[in-house]
Amino acid sequence: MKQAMLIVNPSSGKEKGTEYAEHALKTMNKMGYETEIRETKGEGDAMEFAREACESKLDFIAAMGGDGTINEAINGIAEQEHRPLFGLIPLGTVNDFARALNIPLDPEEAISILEQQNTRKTDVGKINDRYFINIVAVGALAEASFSTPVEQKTKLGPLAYIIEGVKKMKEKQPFELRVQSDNVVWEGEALLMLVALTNSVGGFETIAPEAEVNDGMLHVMIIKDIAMPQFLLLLPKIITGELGNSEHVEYLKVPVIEASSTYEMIANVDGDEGDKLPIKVENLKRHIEILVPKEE
Ligand SMILES: Nc1ncnc2c1ncn2[C@@H]1O[C@H](COP(=O)(O)OP(=O)(O)OP(=O)(O)O)[C@@H](O)[C@H]1O
Repeated sequence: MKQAMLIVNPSSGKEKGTEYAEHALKTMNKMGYETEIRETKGEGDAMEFAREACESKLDFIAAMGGDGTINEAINGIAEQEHRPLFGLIPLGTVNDFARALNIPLDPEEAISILEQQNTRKTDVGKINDRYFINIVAVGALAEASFSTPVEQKTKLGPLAYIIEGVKKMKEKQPFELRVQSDNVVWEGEALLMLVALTNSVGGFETIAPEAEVNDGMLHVMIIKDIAMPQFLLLLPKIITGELGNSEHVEYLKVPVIEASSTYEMIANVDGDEGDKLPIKVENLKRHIEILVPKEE
């Protein structure tokens, strides 16, 4: 019999993880997997469980939780030689990765997608020695989301990050930035750098509309140091998908970048605090096979 692990963060989303987990477990059994269920208790558990599942050469890993849990599971899988088929059931507030893969945000519907057994090889990002699935952001707007209160995130969802960020950006904080990729170098004062792997960032599916989950590319957008009114005028372009076309934005589509600054900048990696600059960011093309909905 095929072997699987179901990783569940019981605290994710609206705390209904355990209820949905029973449904997922039944579905996975129906799909022919003998399934072990593992509940996380805190940080690092989802990564550890996923790593164990790879080492035991299981056939399938499903993770149920918010982007934090999914990200941890991917981190556990990405560096392994044996990388099982992966499935995700979103329970978070933003669920960027599920959005990018067209996985329904309703957990029951996401569980039924697993049953379609339709797979897609998907890119995984690497920043220094950890992995990410969505975005690396550098700048005051990006650092602001570290301090977004959890209650606010739960109430407002994706909007919370933007609101917190814009509040902070009233005190404009440009930084000196150097970005290099092969023979391209960009150097200057920037307000924000976004390195997107997929098209869904902070709940908006239009930041990098061109980005595909399997294109092997980083979509790098550097917002230059501009006056606050100009910056505010850029925000609607996030919604309309035109951010990359603005004269105030440098848009690079490359597989690898190295970024450094003379300022002390901390990268925001999939919404959480990551490494300080300098960073090397790369796209590992079609690195993990994931269950996704059938295209209509
Ligand atoms: N049993 C648990 N109780 C409390 N916290 C937990 C538990 N298991 C894991 N965690 C913590 O949950 C965090 C990940 O949460 P996750 O992002 O999956 O959900 P969320 O916060 O509801 O979603 P989102 O990030 O979309 O808002 C990790 O930091 C981890 O430490």
